[in-house]
Amino acid sequence: MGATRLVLADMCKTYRRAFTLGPISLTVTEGVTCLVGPNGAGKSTLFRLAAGVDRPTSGSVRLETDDAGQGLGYLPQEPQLPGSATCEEFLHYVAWLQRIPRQRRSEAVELVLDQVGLSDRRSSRIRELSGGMRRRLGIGHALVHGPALVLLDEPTVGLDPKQRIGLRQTVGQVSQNRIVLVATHLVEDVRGLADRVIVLNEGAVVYDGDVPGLERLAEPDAAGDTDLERAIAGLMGDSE
Ligand SMILES: Nc1ncnc2c1ncn2[C@@H]1O[C@H](COP(=O)(O)OP(=O)(O)OP(=O)(O)O)[C@@H](O)[C@H]1O
Repeated sequence: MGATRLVLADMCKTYRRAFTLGPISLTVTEGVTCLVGPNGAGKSTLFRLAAGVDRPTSGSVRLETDDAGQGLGYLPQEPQLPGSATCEEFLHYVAWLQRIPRQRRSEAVELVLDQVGLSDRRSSRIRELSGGMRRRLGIGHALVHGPALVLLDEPTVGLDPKQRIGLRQTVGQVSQNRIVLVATHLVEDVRGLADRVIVLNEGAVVYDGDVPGLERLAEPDAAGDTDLERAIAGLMGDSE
């Protein structure tokens, strides 16, 4: 897979003058970028724009990739998975939905089962899986067609600490050679996952950089358990 970039150029999205996201100009490259911000900051709006299901009011959003037809993968916050299907059956069905030719479907399913660490659970019914495995299968669902851009909405919510660690490892592995955008409220996800962090507050980008750079913004005597938490809370201003 070649170099992929998501390019936002002077992009604005306004909802009936009540809320404006932007203007934002930035380029997201391969790896994991975490999108952090309080409720209403504009994370879902940015996801919709990145996915192309919504259009900016002004400026542009472009996915540039060398690979034709790679498209998009999306893990919603509450993925609906058919409990009585096995992992393998479900992924085969997704591969069919994604119009992967019949002769390539088994190979695509094998690859994804391996990527999300479910090869040995291929014959398990989905309702028998743990919450963490189900979430990994949800990521698998987003990956079957080999998308250049993957959007994960709160992927670790509701998981126990061990499951969260497993899921972060999976996300890290699948982010090679593609852009993974993760919307999250969880500071631990940012530390464990992010190559890059974009903090949004009231529709504006208030930080864009790496985790150590964000930690350095922490006010030593501010409330919070870690520098990362103090830094993010500090960027939220009075809105929290
Ligand atoms: N279709 C819409 N029409 C009008 N306003 C909208 C629409 N979608 C979102 N908004 C408003 O835009 C703002 C940003 O919403 P958005 O859902 O992007 O925030 P968020 O950061 O994803 O929040 P959360 O963490 O709660 O999901 C909110 O004030 C919301 O009410």
